[in-house]
Amino acid sequence: MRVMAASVNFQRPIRSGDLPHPGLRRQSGWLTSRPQSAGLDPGTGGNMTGLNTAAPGALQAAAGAAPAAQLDGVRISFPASGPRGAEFIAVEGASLTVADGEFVAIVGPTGCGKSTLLNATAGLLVPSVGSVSIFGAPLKGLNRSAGYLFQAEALFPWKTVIDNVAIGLDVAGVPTAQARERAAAWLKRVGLGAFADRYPHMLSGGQRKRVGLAQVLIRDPKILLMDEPFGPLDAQTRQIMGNLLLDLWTQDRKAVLFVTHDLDEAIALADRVVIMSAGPASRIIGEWRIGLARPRDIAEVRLLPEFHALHREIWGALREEVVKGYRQTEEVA
Ligand SMILES: Nc1ncnc2c1ncn2[C@@H]1O[C@H](COP(=O)(O)OP(=O)(O)OP(=O)(O)O)[C@@H](O)[C@H]1O
Repeated sequence: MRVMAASVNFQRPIRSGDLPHPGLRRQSGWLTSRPQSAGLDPGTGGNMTGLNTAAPGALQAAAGAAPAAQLDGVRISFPASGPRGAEFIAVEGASLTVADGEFVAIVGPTGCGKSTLLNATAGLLVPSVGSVSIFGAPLKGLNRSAGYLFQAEALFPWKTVIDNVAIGLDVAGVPTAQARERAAAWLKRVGLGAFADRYPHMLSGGQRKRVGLAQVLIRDPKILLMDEPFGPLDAQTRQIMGNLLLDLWTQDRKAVLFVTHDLDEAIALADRVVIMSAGPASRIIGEWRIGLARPRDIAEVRLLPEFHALHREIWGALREEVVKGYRQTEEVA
């Protein structure tokens, strides 16, 4: 994997001697207020070089802790569809590490294998070559440490909002009263305290996404796997959901692997952005550390010159792959 060289010093290989990122401190309170100007992290001295403080991966490496997820030289292939068709290699030689508490976004052209990598991390797909480890242990079967949030909703239409959130605890054998109490608390955390007794069809798309988040997070997964979770939402609701996600993440500090085709969203949310080449046999072709100050406001952070510089640089590496990806889709169609 190529770690991109830094022309504006936004990114460089993470070194174990790096200092902690001040933005990684835990925040107190819920739905924390954000600075009016989401500039560089004040703890970095507010200059360009300040962006190079450590990602959690560096801290973890220094401490010798196992990463939350580690993919090493992974190949994922699918069987041929016709009798004479060749096996289709979706992802080849992909290596990726997500440190505990780190927010990593994967961006790439359509059909390049982003979901495939996420599914391998979830244990839903098994690599034919390479390995997947979760907190240092080889992944066998489903990744029980992970919570998975898909683009499609996974709410039961016949259950109330609170029952939808409580269901993961019910299944785990938590007594009903306790499960409902915790579900009510989670609904408050996602700003839906007053909606407990509604049914999913009585909510907006954004509200249903909030329920989905609560449904996953109530089980306290150590790793959050998110596959274009806000894809179907309008731009404003996406921003609100992005901010909610960051607020929740700041509180509980899960490892997050977030798949998106939206580079803006990836930069606004993540500690690190990883990009993939167009498929087939897609590879990870670069990664950027995102040292923008936290807490971040998804809308405001996009106005920063530092954001634009990062965007320009990453897009410069991604553009050609995106064009290739679309061309391939057209050829198949
Ligand atoms: N079950 C399957 N059988 C055969 N091919 C598959 C299967 N699942 C995915 N693929 C192929 O693997 C490649 C990667 O798919 P994947 O869904 O991971 O891409 P993606 O980057 O997430 O796409 P998008 O951004 O469009 O959601 C695609 O070419 C897809 O057609």
